Amino acid sequence: MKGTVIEAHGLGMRYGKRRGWALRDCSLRLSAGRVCALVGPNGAGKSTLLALAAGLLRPTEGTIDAPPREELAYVAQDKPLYPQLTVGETLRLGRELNSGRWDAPLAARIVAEGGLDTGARVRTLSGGQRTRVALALALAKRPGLLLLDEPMADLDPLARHQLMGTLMGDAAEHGTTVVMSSHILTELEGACDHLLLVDGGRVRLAGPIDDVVAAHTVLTGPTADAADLAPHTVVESRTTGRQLTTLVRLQGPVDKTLWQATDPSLEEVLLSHLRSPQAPALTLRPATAEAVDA
Ligand SMILES: Nc1ncnc2c1ncn2[C@@H]1O[C@H](COP(=O)(O)OP(=O)(O)OP(=O)(O)O)[C@@H](O)[C@H]1O
Repeated sequence: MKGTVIEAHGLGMRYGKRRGWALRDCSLRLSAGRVCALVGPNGAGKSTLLALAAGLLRPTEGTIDAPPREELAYVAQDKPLYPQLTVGETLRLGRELNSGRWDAPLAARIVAEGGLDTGARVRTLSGGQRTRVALALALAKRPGLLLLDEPMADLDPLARHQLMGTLMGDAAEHGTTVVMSSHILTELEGACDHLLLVDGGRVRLAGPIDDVVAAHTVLTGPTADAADLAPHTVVESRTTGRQLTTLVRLQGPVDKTLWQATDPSLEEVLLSHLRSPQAPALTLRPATAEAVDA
């Protein structure tokens, strides 16, 4: 896995024989140092994928290779901590469980920046304050891979901005690979360089964010000329009167006399794919940016 931190082939997970697939046919590769946004609607399979990468779940089928437990940190959606411990005791436990790699000044800084009293018991903290303690534990472990399941969901905007800054600065400085799920696209857009869109347990889009967005074009033109789009991969089309607006992956030149082409935003690309579950998936490999429409 040289240079590759997570690699999955045909990964599938079902939580019981009578249940449907939470994740299916999932193949992906994430290179070292990438900061990956994991997006998708509720129930898409994001938490399942993160728990599989963390080694907390065993796949029903396929394989996933990720670093061993001591080299990764996983902050689950519910941020489990020991409620009866104080913040100081929690950090001490972190140091004892991670001897040799624990960054005590970093943990202390993250906690202090939130104005937390180290003598306060975890059970008396607010949801956002617990998140801060959980992130302090995860970062101070100095993991090679950081798996974060909706880490910022219960933080106020200022705390979110400040902790994202700490997180991203620290990850860049240490070359940490990060996979972060979130429903807040604006939060991810500035911070992440890689995208994984999961929907219905399947990977819909994967690759460097800039390349994934650049692979798409918005075309606006006369509805009557829709047949002209046949060679291209149409993700979503909408008609307003006689005008058609469509998000496509171009497979060659377009007739510029008929179609006006503009660049979509990341949000437009994601929303179009979510509204069109039948649209072909796209995986872009970073080295070649070679498109593989599936
Ligand atoms: N412990 C479990 N037992 C049974 N089914 C589960 C379990 N955890 C998840 N599932 C099911 O697996 C599917 C994927 O759930 P998952 O939690 O991975 O989605 P998600 O993308 O993280 O959703 P959200 O954005 O709401 O957190 C859902 O259909 C869910 O009901």
